[in-house]
Amino acid sequence: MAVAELSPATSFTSSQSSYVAPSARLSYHRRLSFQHVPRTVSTGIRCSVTSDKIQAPGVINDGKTKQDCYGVFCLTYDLKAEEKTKSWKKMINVAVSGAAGMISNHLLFKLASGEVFGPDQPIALKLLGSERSFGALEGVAMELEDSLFPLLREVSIGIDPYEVFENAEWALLIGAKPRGPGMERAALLDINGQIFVEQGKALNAVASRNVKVMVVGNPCNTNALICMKNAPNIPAKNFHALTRLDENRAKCQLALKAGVFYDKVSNVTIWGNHSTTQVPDFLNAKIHGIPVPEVIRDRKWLEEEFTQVVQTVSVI
Ligand SMILES: NC(=O)C1=CN([C@@H]2O[C@H](COP(=O)(O)OP(=O)(O)OC[C@H]3O[C@@H](n4cnc5c(N)ncnc54)[C@H](O)[C@@H]3O)[C@@H](O)[C@H]2O)C=CC1
Ligand SMILES: O=C([O-])CC(=O)C(=O)O
Repeated sequence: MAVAELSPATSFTSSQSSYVAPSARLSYHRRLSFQHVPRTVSTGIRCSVTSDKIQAPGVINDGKTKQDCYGVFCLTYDLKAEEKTKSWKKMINVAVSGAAGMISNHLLFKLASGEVFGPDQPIALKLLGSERSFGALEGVAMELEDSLFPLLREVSIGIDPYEVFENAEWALLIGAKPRGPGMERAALLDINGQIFVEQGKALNAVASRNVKVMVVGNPCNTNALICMKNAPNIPAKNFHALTRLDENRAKCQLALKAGVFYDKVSNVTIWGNHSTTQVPDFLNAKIHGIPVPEVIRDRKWLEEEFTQVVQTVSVI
């Protein structure tokens, strides 16, 4: 197996590379894809270099051991470099589930670039995948390695939430099955609810006591509640569901109807669940600072079509 764990005394000089040749990477990938990964066994990847490729100890080594890291991220960041960038904050641990999926494919690179937590916030990414997506997850870790983001200090990957969520200060829970054609989000409850029972328990057991949890996997409000109920040691106020999508959709519909750009629409609230039972609030919404019912005089459209479109848009 093309996995090597660096001993604490082993490190690289900055001019040495931990990359395997593309052909070696591909065959490694293939082996991983066909390899059976038992759920109960740790699948954290330690390093992408084979032991015979490890070079002599480099100049930088603070004596720390890093477990379950990926590739170049097995090597310890030189803390002396912080002296040059004193404004950088203390590193935070950010766990992301569904890390090999569509949403993460965009989000992870925003996280690593500093767009989410700020240009002075170093981060460690702890990526949770499913057994099925594990080969793709390794590909994601390779892409992150290739990108050399200055703020990205550690990457680890795995399929066991009890390992991946350890000491997580943020948990962005995206991993779940998405809707198929014609499906409502509620139909995913049976399939996805169980994921959030398990992940809530794992967060409760191993994450930072003040971990902030953002649930994206649908039905996200219900899943956030399930997760929260299974994590009694974490403050309830730390659990959130991502429903900004509905607010944005409501703003777009009001903007289109009024013939204005969406930046002129404000004060939009969505009541209820991220589902067809939600109530997009046009009564308190404003366009150019004026209450929407005074700008859009078509009450029937507001009460019927607008609400229905926001509730069901993208159900195909
Ligand atoms: N709240 C919101 O505004 C939105 C929510 N969603 C929801 O987000 C979820 C993810 O969407 P996509 O990234 O497009 O789907 P995707 O299918 O591309 O990716 C989901 C990934 O999660 C993985 N996964 C499944 N079960 C897992 C588990 N137990 N632990 C860790 N990983 C697991 C899958 O293997 C897959 O790689 C879906 O539930 C979707 O409905 C999507 C868009 C907006
Ligand atoms: O359901 C999904 O996959 C994404 C979502 O939340 C929506 O489109 O409303």
